[in-house]
Amino acid sequence: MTEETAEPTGIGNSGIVAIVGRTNVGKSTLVNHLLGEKVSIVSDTVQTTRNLIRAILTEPRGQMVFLDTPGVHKAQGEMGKNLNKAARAAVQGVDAILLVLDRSSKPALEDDGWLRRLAREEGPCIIAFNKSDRNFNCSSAYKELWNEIKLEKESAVEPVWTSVSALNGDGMAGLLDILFENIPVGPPLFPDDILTDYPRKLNIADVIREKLFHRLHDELPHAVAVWVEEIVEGEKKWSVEASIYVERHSQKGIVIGEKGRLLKWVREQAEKELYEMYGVRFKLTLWVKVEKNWRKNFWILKKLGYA
Ligand SMILES: Nc1nc2c(ncn2[C@@H]2O[C@H](COP(=O)(O)OP(=O)(O)OP(=O)(O)O)[C@@H](O)[C@H]2O)c(=O)[nH]1
Repeated sequence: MTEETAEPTGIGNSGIVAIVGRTNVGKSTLVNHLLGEKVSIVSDTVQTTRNLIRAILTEPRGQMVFLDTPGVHKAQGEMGKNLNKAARAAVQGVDAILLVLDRSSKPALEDDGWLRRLAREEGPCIIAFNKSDRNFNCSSAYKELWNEIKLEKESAVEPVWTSVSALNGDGMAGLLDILFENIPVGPPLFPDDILTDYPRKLNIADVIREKLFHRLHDELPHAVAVWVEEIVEGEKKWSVEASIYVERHSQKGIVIGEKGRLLKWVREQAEKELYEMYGVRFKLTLWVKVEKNWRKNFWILKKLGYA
């Protein structure tokens, strides 16, 4: 076949979808489920996702680029404000917005804020009630709230509503169909074999941070940041040096744990997961460093990608 007669290939529906919503509603779990792989970190701690993550799903019918945004949360200090700004900015210029709501809990102020934002949108909006596997169902309270906002804002937009469980997969295939129907026809934006353009250093740091979050309780996770200093890619093993920042000496002791047990657990779990992700063995060296008030330090926030 000559170039002139070749059928155009790779044209399907292609577009960018911003996944937004209050913290802890399950946005990252949803992206990971749609992609079938772990792209975004998940935990019970609010604002686990600290950077904007692009996850790319390529199928014969097209390509969807998801922006997994940090959950909008009552701003907590400099970092919280930056995360909220990043989430709100993410919806500009996208092809569709997917608002995730937690069906099992009543509408909160942040949900009200997102519904108001959607009422101003002209493009396609999809609302997914997540956690449909739970018994408690508050979907009618959200719909009532939407109807009030719609009247007040004189909005003409009517979102597509659907229910899913990102945890057990219920309704997820239907959600994907809705999303593909709502993005424009066009060529793929990324090569078809990549899953994320998220930098490797940030991804490795996120895996370490996720393991730490599993073991730290209360407010401490917010005081912890991980930065990968160096990756040496050997043939059989990748050696990674990473710093774990805390704000106080007492927190350093907690992160290290009795006889170094907590840090050892984090290292072993992260090495295991990174092996599964990259198909190569990892040797992690973790340094816990006290950096007073790093959450207010612009340069550190910038280095971590939060500013
Ligand atoms: N029962 C149930 N739990 C879920 C579901 N989806 C997510 N979760 C849980 O909800 C918690 C928060 O999930 P995440 O995916 O981290 O939430 P997020 O919205 O990305 O949170 P942020 O990163 O803080 O914005 C985790 O404990 C998940 O396992 C679901 O469909 N059903």
